Amino acid sequence: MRALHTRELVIDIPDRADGSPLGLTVAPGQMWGVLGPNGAGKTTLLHTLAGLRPPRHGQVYLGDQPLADLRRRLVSQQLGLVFQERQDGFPATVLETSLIGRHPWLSPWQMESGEDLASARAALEQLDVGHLADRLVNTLSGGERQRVAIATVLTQNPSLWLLDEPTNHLDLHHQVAVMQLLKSLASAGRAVFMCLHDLNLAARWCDHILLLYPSGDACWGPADHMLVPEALESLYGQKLITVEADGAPVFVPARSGMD
Ligand SMILES: Nc1ncnc2c1ncn2[C@@H]1O[C@H](COP(=O)(O)OP(=O)(O)OP(=O)(O)O)[C@@H](O)[C@H]1O
Repeated sequence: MRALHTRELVIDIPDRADGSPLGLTVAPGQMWGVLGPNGAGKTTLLHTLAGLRPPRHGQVYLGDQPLADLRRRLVSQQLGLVFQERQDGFPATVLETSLIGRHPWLSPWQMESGEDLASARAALEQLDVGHLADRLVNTLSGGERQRVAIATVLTQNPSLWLLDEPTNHLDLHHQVAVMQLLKSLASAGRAVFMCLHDLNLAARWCDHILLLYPSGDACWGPADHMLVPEALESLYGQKLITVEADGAPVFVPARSGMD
């Protein structure tokens, strides 16, 4: 079974060569991390996988259907997005924002039920922002806002999660809590595909890794095949020191760059 796959996919980054076409298969139960330096195209890839921008070449499939052929409502029931941009201009409370996650499941003009409200509240509690339910989202701190965005997708309950740096703005404890939550969703049969800047979160939590190079080249596979110091040093142009801790490799940037 495939939650998402791509065939000969080339993302459209202006003035960049095609690089390696992506033939990814993201299966239920998997947790993918996308790693690459600034400007490598991680966000562009996520937007392309979500159908928010067209690929230069190739196709994205949700399940076995081309994403471009699916009605947006069906896509929004299956695909949850946690992206960097937030539209907080509209003065919504935290609870109203979390309830937006139920909208793909309601018919037009149908009011949210008590059950919808209960799942929105439960998601906020799970992300440790239940006490902020009545606050306006534009008054939240960066980390609180990030947790509300994740709670909104939890309320939506999609089979595939696409996340752009989900631990952005989070303190250490909440980084671990969010990664643990995503892992438990994957263990329950969801598929998780996310961009990360933190190599060590990827090493500890992800079972599959995609390395994206600024040239457009890419390689992907099981995490233990991908998280090789030489490959990561060449990806970031940064010398690394590798140690082992708590059953996972830990990569520390050396004071020097690359010789
Ligand atoms: N509309 C655009 N016009 C020109 N270049 C663009 C446009 N959108 C994105 N780019 C370029 O495409 C490249 C990839 O951008 P993207 O945001 O996908 O990178 P990223 O890997 O997510 O980077 P970061 O780690 O900094 O978030 C960048 O060099 C960016 O400047």
